[in-house]
Amino acid sequence: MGEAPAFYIEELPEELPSGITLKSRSCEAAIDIGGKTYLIGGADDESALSLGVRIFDKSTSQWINPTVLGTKPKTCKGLWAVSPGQDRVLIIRKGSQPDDGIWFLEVDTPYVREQEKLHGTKVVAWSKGMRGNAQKPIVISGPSGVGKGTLVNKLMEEFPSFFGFSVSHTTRAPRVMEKDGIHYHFTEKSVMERDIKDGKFLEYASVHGNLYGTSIEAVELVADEGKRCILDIDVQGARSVRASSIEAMFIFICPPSMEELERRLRARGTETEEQVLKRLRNAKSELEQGVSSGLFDHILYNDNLGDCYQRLKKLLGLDGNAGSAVQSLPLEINLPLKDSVYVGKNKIIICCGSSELKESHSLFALDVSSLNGGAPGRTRGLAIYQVDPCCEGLEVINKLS
Ligand SMILES: Nc1ncnc2c1ncn2[C@@H]1O[C@H](COP(=O)(O)OP(=O)(O)OP(=O)(O)O)[C@@H](O)[C@H]1O
Ligand SMILES: Nc1nc2c(ncn2[C@@H]2O[C@H](COP(=O)(O)O)[C@@H](O)[C@H]2O)c(=O)[nH]1
Repeated sequence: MGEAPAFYIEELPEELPSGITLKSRSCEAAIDIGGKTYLIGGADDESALSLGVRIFDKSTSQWINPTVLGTKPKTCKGLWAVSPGQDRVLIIRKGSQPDDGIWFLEVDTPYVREQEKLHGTKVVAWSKGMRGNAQKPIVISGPSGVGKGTLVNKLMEEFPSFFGFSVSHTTRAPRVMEKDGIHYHFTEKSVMERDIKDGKFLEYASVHGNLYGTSIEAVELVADEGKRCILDIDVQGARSVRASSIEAMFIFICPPSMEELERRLRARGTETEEQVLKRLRNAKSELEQGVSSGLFDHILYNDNLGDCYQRLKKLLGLDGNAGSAVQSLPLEINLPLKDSVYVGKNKIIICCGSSELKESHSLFALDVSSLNGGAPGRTRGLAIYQVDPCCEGLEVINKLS
């Protein structure tokens, strides 16, 4: 068996391959990819709360301060960096919470290249590594007052551990019983417009005179909990989600008649007369688009609420006993200071406790063969498992080397 390569990136080397000298800090990692050295963790600003990124271009001997996109990981006591490919760096944060330990810095993915064209600068983008895959979100649309919220609430009440609601942003004023962060993120127009420009929204639309939008984070947060995400959005928003890279199930809710829609909207008593009339006017074109555009996978008539709810459950495969909780297993890696990392094609083996494989106390394998998603959301599909250092671990290393 050949010696597997070990990467000790805890301490910066005094001299990088390019000949430049760097100040060594225990919370920095340096890694070479495609003629560039990425220095991660060493923010120029000492008070920075998140990990910084600087790049040394070896061909020009120039430092680059890249545009950094995505949610940045918080600073930590130390970090490890390995490169499972030429397009991204995998970072393991020392001493982090179990669900916050593994991050990816994309340096040359299609998303990064597209953003470089938009920004006209070198771009890198963070995403958090998550175990397993997200379930297909459910997009529910329909005219105002048709009963979308009522149906979604019933579903969430009956299956609280199975579904999670994507909390939208809106510039409209809260209704009496509505709470910020639960029903909506109530937002200033200027703030929302800036966030849209910064690419934080999966979709957005002007609906009945206000701005509404689904942030990428809102959908990712639900998936992080191991739940299936439900989006209650208008038809324009549904169209945008359909055009995105996200695969979802699209359901349109229809009223039994325009008269009944008006009765429900008025009976709800949440809108002024002027707003009711505006919503009813918009309902006509929404119904036309919803029923005839082929945008939706399923159309449900909400005549009798109980019957419609049963049909919705059937569509979602919930008419049996499917509503059990989805367990998201805790990740229990907390690396001690002097670990070693063995990098194979699709697996990264991390020995905790000792750099000597045979003496190590705990051995983890990260399987990166099925990664999906990525910046500016999450990188999903990461598999993490503990292996027995005496037998299975050695077998894995054998295959790698
Ligand atoms: N099948 C039904 N029969 C009678 N009333 C209903 C039915 N479904 C919902 N309602 C009532 O209609 C009103 C509007 O429902 P709901 O607020 O769920 O609509 P919505 O589609 O979410 O509207 P919006 O898009 O404006 O948020 C509520 O008062 C609700 O109780
Ligand atoms: N495109 C989006 N539409 C959204 C979003 N959140 C809600 N909505 C839709 O707006 C109307 C009005 O909602 P209301 O709470 O003011 O009655 C309704 O049709 C919702 O489905 C969103 O994030 N994006």
